[in-house]
Amino acid sequence: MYELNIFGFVSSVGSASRMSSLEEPLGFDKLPSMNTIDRIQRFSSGACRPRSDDMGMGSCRIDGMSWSSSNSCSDDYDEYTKETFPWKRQTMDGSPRANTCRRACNLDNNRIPYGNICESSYFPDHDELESRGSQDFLATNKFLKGMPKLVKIVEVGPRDGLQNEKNFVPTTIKVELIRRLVSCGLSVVEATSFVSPKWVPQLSDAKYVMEAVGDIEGVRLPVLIPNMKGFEAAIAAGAKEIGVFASASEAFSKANINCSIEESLSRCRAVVRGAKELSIPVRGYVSCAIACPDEGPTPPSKVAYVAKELYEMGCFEISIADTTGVGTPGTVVPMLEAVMAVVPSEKLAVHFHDTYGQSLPNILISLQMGISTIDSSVAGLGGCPYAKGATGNVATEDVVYMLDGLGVKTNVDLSKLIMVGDFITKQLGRPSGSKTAIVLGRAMADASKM
Ligand SMILES: CC(C)(COP(=O)([O-])OP(=O)([O-])OC[C@H]1O[C@@H](n2cnc3c(N)ncnc32)[C@H](O)[C@@H]1OP(=O)([O-])[O-])[C@@H](O)C(=O)NCCC(=O)NCCSC(=O)C[C@@](C)(O)CC(=O)[O-]
Repeated sequence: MYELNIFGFVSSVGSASRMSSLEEPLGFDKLPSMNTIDRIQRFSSGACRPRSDDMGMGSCRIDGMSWSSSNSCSDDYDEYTKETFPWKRQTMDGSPRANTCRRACNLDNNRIPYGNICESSYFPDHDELESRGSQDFLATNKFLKGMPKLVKIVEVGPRDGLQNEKNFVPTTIKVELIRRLVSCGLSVVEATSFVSPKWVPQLSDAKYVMEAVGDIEGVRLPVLIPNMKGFEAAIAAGAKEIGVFASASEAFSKANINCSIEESLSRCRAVVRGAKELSIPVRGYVSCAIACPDEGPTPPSKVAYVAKELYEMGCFEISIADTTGVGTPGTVVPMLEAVMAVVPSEKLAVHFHDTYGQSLPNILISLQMGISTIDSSVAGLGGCPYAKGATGNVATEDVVYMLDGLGVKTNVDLSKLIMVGDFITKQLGRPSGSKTAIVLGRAMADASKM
């Protein structure tokens, strides 16, 4: 069955009601009876990566039954994994953590807890993944060849995540959120924006936020600005890096910043000139890279044009944003191909909103195309006040979980990140938008009671 979606495009409906048959192979029916170790082992991406002693991709034993993240136990599948994941047959890894996992996976009815499950040792460790040959895996696997080994995550929660919140979030909470995000190992945290307080009242305390985070070292805290007025205010408040934004859609440009695309590009040019004089790095965003709420699909050539303009005026990195979150790999690939023809992939970032749950496949395909910078927001917070119906950004926890599972480095501590998501969602009085945080957060809470 199909109906017109919020952006006027045709989409299928009704699949949610047919979920139960899809849930079964994943074993969600067993979840309430599983203990914490089972759940952590079952749902942490590192634990379910292929292991040398696995019989199939990510096999684990639970309640005397084996299960597989592949949803298949067939011989055909085993043959496939042998060919596709040759390193899974390597010599058994004897590291203490691997042994812990194996024991926890094979305990059957005789389980005991191993230490504090809230320790990050229960989450994938990149050194361990590397020692298992995951880097070789990325380099040689026919589907993953060309994937970056290290991904930079640009956390946009304090800015994009909060800008659409109706109730004012106290400045102290915003500052605490930034501090906690930094403590997770994130190297870039977009802190706030210096825009008109009439347009985005939530971030009207930008000056105070920046003053309060001025002592944080070893991390980049860029701020978003739309014009010279914002630039001057940001510099006065101590900003050391900025972001400018333009849209690939005329209608969205008008709605978001009250000017045409060309006018916005000339405002960006003025800001970049001012920033160069102060040696301030400038990032550029291109909004509505897939579609506009009013205009519908955006031609890839238009996205490429705006990206090229931002790059040529001196932006060190261009973040390509699916503002409405309607993209799928089917639309993202041609759009990125057009952009990559004019801006080198190493200068690009992708910024997906998760309106249709397509962010992770879109990120995966972007990585496969050679992009290694991903924007995301803790707990999947976010949305643009001027893109009605669009939901939050892809959740940082889900991105880190996927990358951990692939053996791609992020240097982000997933367990700490889940706790930060818990902190901010409690402040906002809403559940997390991250599936990873919901599952692992619940397991961590259970474990802390043990
Ligand atoms: C661009 C404007 C200012 C034009 O707004 P305007 O009303 O056309 O501009 P104006 O020059 O007439 O100014 C109106 C008032 O705002 C003041 N003003 C003017 N500029 C500033 C400033 N920088 N900081 C503080 N105040 C400012 C200015 O002084 C004046 O105050 P008044 O005299 O009426 O008291 C406005 O449209 C605006 O602030 N828009 C920002 C909207 C916004 O923040 N949207 C969300 C961010 S973009 C986004 O989310 C997309 C992205 C990046 O995340 C990627 C994606 O997902 O697509």
